[in-house]
Amino acid sequence: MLRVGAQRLADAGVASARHDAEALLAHASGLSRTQLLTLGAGDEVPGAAAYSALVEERAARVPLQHLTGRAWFRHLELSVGPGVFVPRPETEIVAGEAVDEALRLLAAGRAPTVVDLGTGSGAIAASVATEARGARVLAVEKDVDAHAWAARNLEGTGVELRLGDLGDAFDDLDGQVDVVVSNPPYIPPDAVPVDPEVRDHDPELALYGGGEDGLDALRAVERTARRLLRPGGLLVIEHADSQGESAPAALLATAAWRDVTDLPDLAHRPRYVRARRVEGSRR
Ligand SMILES: C[S@@+](CC[C@H](N)C(=O)[O-])C[C@H]1O[C@@H](n2cnc3c(N)ncnc32)[C@H](O)[C@@H]1O
Repeated sequence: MLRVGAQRLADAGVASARHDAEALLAHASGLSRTQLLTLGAGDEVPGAAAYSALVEERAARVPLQHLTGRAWFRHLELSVGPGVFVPRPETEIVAGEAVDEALRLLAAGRAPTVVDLGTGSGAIAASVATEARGARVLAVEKDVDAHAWAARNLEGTGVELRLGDLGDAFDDLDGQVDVVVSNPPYIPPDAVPVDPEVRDHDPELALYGGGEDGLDALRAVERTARRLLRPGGLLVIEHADSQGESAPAALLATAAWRDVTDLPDLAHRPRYVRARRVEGSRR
């Protein structure tokens, strides 16, 4: 059963065919993946018909996470589905920067304020709130559908979620924020993703950053962070692996930032820029 499903997915061009077949069978049967692997040849598996239907949907390149309704991010299991960006492993390291800074400030005796701009499923905000307890965490999302997913995932975390545009968000917090973190849309207009899972299922507002270089959203994040952060406050922004020079350059175009550093993901590709707010500069 697993072998047939995995072959069907491999034939449809799914790179992680065996993994996805196991995840779908676990989802359809209600059994754990360990239980599935220890089943004998003659053992009956519950949910066989549902599994076949899910394999067909996955073969049509519906994202695995939309079929199971779940995505894992750092220590969290999040609810996801149509209308929200599926959180990616490379963003875990970006969230980790915000968590580490919040923990550092907590250890120094301050309760930090952390803001997540364009929160999507709420992955980054939920990570900071659950891993750095005592921090005040706020998040904003413009898309109504994504906001609803975030509301679901952030329930009980204490995160203050708002519906709105990251460009003018949190004007009640100007100069009072310790960390601004964001994984904004950043794909340039001429770089339409090849994978149908991304191209056809992630919301457009989550993908395309605007401007010829795809960095308009990042520049909006930079302007908001400039307004929100206290002197010395930390800014962390994810970008595409092709933007390892242009993303830091967008920060260096103003006098507002020091210690501008571009950093790689676990696959050693340029992935995010980190900087600290300079004292006094409004530009
Ligand atoms: C690449 S997704 C990242 C979502 C989530 N932070 C994550 O890392 O999984 C970008 C998110 O920013 C939201 N977004 C795009 N433009 C926005 C804007 N102007 N104001 C607020 N949110 C915006 C999108 O709807 C989407 O949820």
